[in-house]
Amino acid sequence: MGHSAKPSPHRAGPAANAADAAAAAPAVQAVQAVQNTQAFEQALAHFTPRLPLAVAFSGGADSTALLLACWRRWPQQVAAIHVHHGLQQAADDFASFCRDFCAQHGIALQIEHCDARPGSGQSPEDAARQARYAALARGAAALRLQQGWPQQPDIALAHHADDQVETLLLALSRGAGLPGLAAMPTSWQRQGLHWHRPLLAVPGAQLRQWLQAQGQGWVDDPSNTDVRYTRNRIRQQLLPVLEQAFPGFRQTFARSSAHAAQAQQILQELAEQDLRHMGAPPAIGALQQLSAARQANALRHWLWHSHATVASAAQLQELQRQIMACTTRGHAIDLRLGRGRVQRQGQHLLWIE
Ligand SMILES: Nc1ncnc2c1ncn2[C@@H]1O[C@H](COP(=O)(O)OP(=O)(O)OP(=O)(O)O)[C@@H](O)[C@H]1O
Repeated sequence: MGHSAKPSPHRAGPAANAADAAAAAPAVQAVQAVQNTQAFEQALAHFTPRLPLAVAFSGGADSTALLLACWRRWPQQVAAIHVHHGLQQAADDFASFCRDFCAQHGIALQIEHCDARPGSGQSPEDAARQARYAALARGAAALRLQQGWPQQPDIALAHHADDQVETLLLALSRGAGLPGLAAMPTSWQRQGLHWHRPLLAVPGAQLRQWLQAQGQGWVDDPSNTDVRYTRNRIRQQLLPVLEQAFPGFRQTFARSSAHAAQAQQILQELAEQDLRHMGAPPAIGALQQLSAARQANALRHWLWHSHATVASAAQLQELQRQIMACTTRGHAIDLRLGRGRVQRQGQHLLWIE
């Protein structure tokens, strides 16, 4: 959640969100409310994290719904972490909403401050995301100490189906490969922490309806409607049109992402196998034995997993051209790539930062 503008509190009650409730007749609304509750509750029923659990709580509708539902399901074993994006004054208002909500329900809350200023060449969104994830990890460690838990809590984020579609469309607009088309994973582990996104199949409007049905308010972030951000343009301008053309697009797009994620998993396993066979750094002769697509897959994997760098499509193509042309002892390879260079050293490739 960007905190650049003054947040607006969303009052509780079924009539609070006029946009979501639209102009539907009361009977239709009642049927929708039942269906919507089912969709959300189904997602929750399938959610089986290790306990204790910490919910990443921004104060927005989605994470308020997730926190409330998780706390009801596992009372005493659920806490919240709020990341205070210290730079904007509005951040205080989000934090105080979170404080009040947690005090009211007796939920332990850890507030972590973070500095989300972008480094050089980094987008503000990226900087905010990275700082937030690092702050959430610190929050989990702090909660463990504070609560005397035997292990760090798992962390749940409230990204939902609309967020997933936006991520997929952004990836398509950048010409991303399978890792991008796979969009956001439902769960992953990093540095001993288990992360979850249990709501990826639940449309955002349904989450808000569930929350309203509970009589629970939340805080709206006005920067979410700022159409200078691509994500907001997708949400406001593109999704309504998609809804008309393909009413089931959230489910079908999510299915495509799941297929892409599965295919990407296989590619990753293949690259690991190939690199085990070739040695590290990879042997040029062994690379030459692979098909062009398999060679590109192995190179991408080597560059990212060993050197945390990504080659552009043009750089990778040039590297592959040089590898295939490397047929004599004296043939040199030297190419700027990602944040460094790739050179030939004897029979192998060499990465230099
Ligand atoms: N400041 C924050 N503190 C803790 N968690 C956050 C914060 N901002 C975002 N998150 C987590 O990341 C998820 C996705 O963030 P995003 O910015 O897309 O949503 P949001 O606009 O904050 O709204 P919401 O809380 O309704 O999801 C949130 O649902 C929440 O779980």
